[in-house]
Amino acid sequence: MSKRIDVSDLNVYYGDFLAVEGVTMAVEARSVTAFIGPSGCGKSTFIRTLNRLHEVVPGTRVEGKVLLDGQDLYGPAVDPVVVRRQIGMVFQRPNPFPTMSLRDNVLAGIKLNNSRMRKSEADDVVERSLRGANLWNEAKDRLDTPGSGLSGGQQQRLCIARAIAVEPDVLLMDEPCSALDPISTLAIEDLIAELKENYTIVIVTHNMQQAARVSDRTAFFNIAGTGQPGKLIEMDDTTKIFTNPGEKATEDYVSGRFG
Ligand SMILES: Nc1ncnc2c1ncn2[C@@H]1O[C@H](COP(=O)(O)OP(=O)(O)OP(=O)(O)O)[C@@H](O)[C@H]1O
Repeated sequence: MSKRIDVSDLNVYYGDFLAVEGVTMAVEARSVTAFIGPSGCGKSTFIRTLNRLHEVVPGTRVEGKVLLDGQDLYGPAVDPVVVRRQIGMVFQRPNPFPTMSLRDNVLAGIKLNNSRMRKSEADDVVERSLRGANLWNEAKDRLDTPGSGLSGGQQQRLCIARAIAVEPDVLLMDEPCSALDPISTLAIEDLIAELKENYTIVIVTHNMQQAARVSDRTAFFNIAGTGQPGKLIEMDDTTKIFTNPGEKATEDYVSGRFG
């Protein structure tokens, strides 16, 4: 079940340092939204606030609101672990559990969530998730071999399979292709296009072509200087951002004049 995200006036702090200031945006369900912007503008920090993953760093806090289909993710009764189940994340470096089998990697999130399931049910989840991540054909004959035995691109697809196994509403991807070769990158991009039918996807990327290829909407973040907070400069349809952005800073960035 794909859901929308509405962020209003979000500030993110590391201790006293205001890293991201005043972000308001809507992320539509069943769409791909790309976050772009120069290094240090707060893309990773901000994307982590969408599933409260920033909270694993002590001293972080947010002001403002993040709603998932209207539900306040920062409400007093909300368990961040449940939020992370609803909103999954894939990271820059593929991070499968290296000694765990492919099968157990896919099931890891489900086991963490304490769901008990029959073997046949687990087999179904493994197959559905690996098919969903376009890894089934390569993985089906080696489900009991360790995750570390896969190539980098396969490991990243395994991580995507692990993320979708718990049937999240949203999938966050923080530079998911930056450690991958061009062929594996294209495989992940194709996969993102397929996953969009069922999930809301947010992807941080430094690769302009990738943002243009995979996303429906693009959000450009910028930073005025070291020690300043990152800000959302503009968000619009990807074609508009890349052909006729509203702000000069966006145009300079997407045309490679800085950043
Ligand atoms: N754990 C942390 N503690 C303190 N400050 C941090 C921490 N992580 C990031 N920051 C700071 O927050 C700001 C935003 O960093 P962030 O990594 O979110 O930017 P980014 O746009 O994702 O950069 P990049 O494109 O280089 O990955 C930077 O000034 C960074 O130094």
